[in-house]
Amino acid sequence: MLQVNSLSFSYHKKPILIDFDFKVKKGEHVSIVGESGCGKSTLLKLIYGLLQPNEGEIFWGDKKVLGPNYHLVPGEPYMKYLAQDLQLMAYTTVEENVSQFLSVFYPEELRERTQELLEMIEMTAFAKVRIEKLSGGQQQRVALARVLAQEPELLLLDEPFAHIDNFRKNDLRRNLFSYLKRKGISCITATHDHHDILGYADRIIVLKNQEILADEATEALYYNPKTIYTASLFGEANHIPIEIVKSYANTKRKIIVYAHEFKISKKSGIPVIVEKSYFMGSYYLIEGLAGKEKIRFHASKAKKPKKKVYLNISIETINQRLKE
Ligand SMILES: Nc1ncnc2c1ncn2[C@@H]1O[C@H](COP(=O)(O)OP(=O)(O)OP(=O)(O)O)[C@@H](O)[C@H]1O
Repeated sequence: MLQVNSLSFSYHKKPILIDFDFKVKKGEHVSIVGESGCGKSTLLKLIYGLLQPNEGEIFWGDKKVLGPNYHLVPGEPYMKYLAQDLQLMAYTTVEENVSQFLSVFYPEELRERTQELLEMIEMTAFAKVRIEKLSGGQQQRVALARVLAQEPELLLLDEPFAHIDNFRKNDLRRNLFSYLKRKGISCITATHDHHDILGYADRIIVLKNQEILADEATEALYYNPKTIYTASLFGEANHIPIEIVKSYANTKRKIIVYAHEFKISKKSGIPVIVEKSYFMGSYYLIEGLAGKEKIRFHASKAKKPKKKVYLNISIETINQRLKE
C-alpha cells in the first residue's frame, strides 16, 4: 500500500501541494485530476522520489520513499514512472526494447511474455521494427510495455495516452487497465481526460489550489460532485440557482446538473430560449438562456435559435445534489 502523509512541496517558495494525505491499496487504480498547473505531475514526481518534499513522508508498505537528497539515481525498484520522456533505445527493435527488461530465464517464457506485452499494446506487427522508425504514439506504447516488463508493484502514469490516436486509445485503455488489475499492479494516473477515468479508476483525487478538493470512489464522486470544478472534469455541467429549477424554492443555493440530465418537454419545466446548437455526433449540445442564466443541455436534434423549450430534471437528481 502507498501511504502519503502530510506531504507539502514548493517550487522556489511557491507552494504547489499543501498537507496531502492519501492512500493507494494494492491493485487499486487512482486517478489524479485537476486543471492544468494544479500539481498533478509534481505529485507523481514526489511519489517516485524525483523531488524532495518540504514536509511529510511517503511509504510503499514499510519502505520509505527517499527523495533526491538521499539518492544519486532517482526511483525505487518496485515503482515505475512513465512520463513524456520515454527513454527508449532508438536503434533497437520494439521486441528488444521490451524483452530486455523481462527477468525471465527460459527463452520460451521470454518469447511468451514479450508476446503478451506486445499484444497488450497492439504492436505485434511491429516487433522487428526499430524504435527510430515509429511514430510518437507508437513509441509511447512501447515505453508502456517496457515499464510493465519490469513488473512494478506501483505504476505512475502521467497523461499516458496524450500522443495516442483515437483509433487506439479506447482499446489501449481497456487492455492496459485490465492487465494491471489481472496482475494486481497499483496505478496512479495523472490526467485531464475524463475518458481515462470513468470506467477505469477505482478512485479519484481532485486537486485545486494546492489542496485535495475531493478523494472519493469514482461513481460516488460522479453522482455527487459537490463543486462545479469537479463536475466539469467529467463533462459538460451546469451550476444553476435552485430557484430556477423549483420556482417556489426559497434558497440561494445552486445545484449541479450535467447537460445530459435535462429532459426536454414541450409544455412544462424550466423555460429556456435556445441560442446555439453544436453537433456532437450521437447528440446535439444546445446552449440557451433561462432568464439570465446560461444552460447547456443535450438534444437528439438541433434547435433553432430563439426557440423556447422546457427542461426538466428528475426529482432523484435534485435530491441527490442537494444532500450535504
Ligand atoms: N521545475 C519547476 N520549477 C518551477 N515551477 C515549476 C516547475 N515545474 C512545474 N512548476 C510549476 O508548478 C505548478 C504545477 O506544475 P505541474 O506540472 O505539477 O502541474 P500539472 O497539474 O501536471 O499540469 P499539466 O496538467 O498542465 O501537466 C505549475 O504552476 C508549474 O508552472
